[in-house]
Amino acid sequence: MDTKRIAAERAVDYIQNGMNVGLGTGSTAYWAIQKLGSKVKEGLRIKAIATSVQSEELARNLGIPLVSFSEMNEIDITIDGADEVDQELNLIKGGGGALLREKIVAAASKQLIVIVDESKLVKRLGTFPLPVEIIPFGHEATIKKLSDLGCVPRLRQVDNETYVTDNGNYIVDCHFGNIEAPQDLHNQLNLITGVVDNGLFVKMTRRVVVGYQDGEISEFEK
Ligand SMILES: O=C[C@H](O)[C@H](O)[C@H](O)COP(=O)(O)O
Repeated sequence: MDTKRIAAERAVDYIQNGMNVGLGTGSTAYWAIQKLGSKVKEGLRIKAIATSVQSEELARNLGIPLVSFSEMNEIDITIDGADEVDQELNLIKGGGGALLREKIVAAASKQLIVIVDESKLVKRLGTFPLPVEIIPFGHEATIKKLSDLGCVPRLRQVDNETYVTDNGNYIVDCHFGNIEAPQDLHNQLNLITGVVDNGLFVKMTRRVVVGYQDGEISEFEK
């Protein structure tokens, strides 16, 4: 059973004619963008804004009309994946490195709908290392400040190269273990000079759509 796909396709049912839609990033958001592409071909009229270069290219190839922030007032619904979802619908995001654009788009949206398979549901956030986007200049000093907050930080590498985000920054994956107070940690991280933003999405999610192995789908709302 493609648990990511069933959750993604269910979430697309919330998209209506005339909406401005935020397109998430990752292997789950991929299915939502595919489904939106089919619906656009069938006549659905939407305008979309993407959270990564990767999602933008996918949407363009599928014929989904893309706009920039200057061309729209507000985003009606953003559909995006997550790496962890807790019982308050707080999230860890950024496993694919897109957290900053994802947070900008989510913050500009009336509703954030998160799509996950059941493996992403957790009691408490923090088993998944928290991605933190930092400025390359002086990154060694910024990483030291991150470790002072009690985590084990790792500068993200891909194919033996330092990973660079769509915004030209680095990602540090911070292993905190249990995150007891997501809002406090979020605030502490973003106070560090050199940190651009972090993958904690606190009180931003309206609805989570979960796909299960047995083909069931459940939805949680805030
Ligand atoms: O940076 C990537 C995003 O936050 C993704 O939405 C997140 O990592 C989940 O990705 P996936 O749906 O591939 O598990």
